[in-house]
Amino acid sequence: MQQAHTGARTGDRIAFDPLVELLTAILVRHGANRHVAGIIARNCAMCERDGCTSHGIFRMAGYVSSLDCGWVDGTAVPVIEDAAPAYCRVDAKNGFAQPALELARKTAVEKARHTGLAAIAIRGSHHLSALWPDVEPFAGDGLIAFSVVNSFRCTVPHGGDSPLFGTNPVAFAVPRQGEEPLVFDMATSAIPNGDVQIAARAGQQLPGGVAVDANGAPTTDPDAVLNGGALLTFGGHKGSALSMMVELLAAGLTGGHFSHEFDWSGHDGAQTPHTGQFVLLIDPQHAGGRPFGDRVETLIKDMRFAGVQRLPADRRYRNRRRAEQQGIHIGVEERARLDALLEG
Ligand SMILES: NC(=O)C1=CN([C@@H]2O[C@H](COP(=O)(O)OP(=O)(O)OC[C@H]3O[C@@H](n4cnc5c(N)ncnc54)[C@H](OP(=O)(O)O)[C@@H]3O)[C@@H](O)[C@H]2O)C=CC1
Ligand SMILES: O=C(O)C1=NCCCC1
Repeated sequence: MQQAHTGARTGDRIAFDPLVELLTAILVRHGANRHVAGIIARNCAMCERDGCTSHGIFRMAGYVSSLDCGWVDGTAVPVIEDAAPAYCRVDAKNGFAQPALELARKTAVEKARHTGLAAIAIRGSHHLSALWPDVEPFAGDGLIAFSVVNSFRCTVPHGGDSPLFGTNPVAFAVPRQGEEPLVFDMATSAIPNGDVQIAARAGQQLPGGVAVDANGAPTTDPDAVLNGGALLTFGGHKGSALSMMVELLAAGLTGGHFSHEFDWSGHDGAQTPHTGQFVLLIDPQHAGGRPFGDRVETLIKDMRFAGVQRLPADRRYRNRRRAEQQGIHIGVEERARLDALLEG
């Protein structure tokens, strides 16, 4: 049945649109409406296409189990509160963050173009994905975009002895002249929790210096991290300060839960963090002085001159181009997991 649905061979390459269709069908099968399912499926397929495996189809099981146990509402209708000339508040109504952001996108872009700045503050939302899909399109529209989202308690603040913060990513995107936007997107923990799960599944060790076990001792064993251990922030106190900033903006400011505040108990299978997300947009047209676009290109040229070969997002764009030509590779086991989710 799935073969007919996607037109793809098992354990082979699949084109982007049929993959989105397959992922949409899975999410609809597990209670999301078509609108929500389509947004999450597209986001998930984009991650897989760009080689962000920790947040691609690997996450489908988490979306599905969170829907199945009633933890996240796949039919939620987010509400936008047009709060101020440069501010959009969005109540995601216990739904996924991405449909809430989609709802606010047009209003926020208009506000940013009009006032030079706009903030989107989403609360009551669930985000299980990478952040770059949220910011990259704004840069495609000529805006600078910054976003943060907090997650779930699994990272020890620097100087502390127990987990409190999430893995709390920060993403930043700027438009470029005649090129894809310049984007970075990174966890403020030394590695994302997704990488720990993938290492555990593959029977691989973690790098040193990124995690502690349940006793607070350094460990490279992913199972020890997932069973009572925790991650460290990157760069000691510096990553910890950024992670704290993420908690304050994504949850403190929006009205969402801090990573340590919500409780999954009573919802076996829940995997989506119930927190908040903050997005800041800047229209560089309002900046005056030398055109920002020229300054971006100057900096990149000077970085190249200084020997830099790889910019953030280069790897993703390379993967994207390859996937556009050759399709997206899905391994046999991964495909079997998707087929099971479609049937189960
Ligand atoms: N929703 C959530 O709560 C969470 C989501 N995440 C997601 O996990 C994903 C992975 O995070 P993380 O592992 O920290 O990201 P990485 O450390 O892999 O990469 C961070 C950034 O640095 C760039 N980069 C990596 N290596 C180089 C290099 N050698 N030279 C120049 N640039 C480089 C990457 O570009 P490129 O992409 O091209 O490699 C990327 O923009 C992110 O997308 C993040 O949003 C993480 C934590 C929580
Ligand atoms: O990889 C991570 O870390 C996370 N990703 C999705 C949300 C929870 C944390």
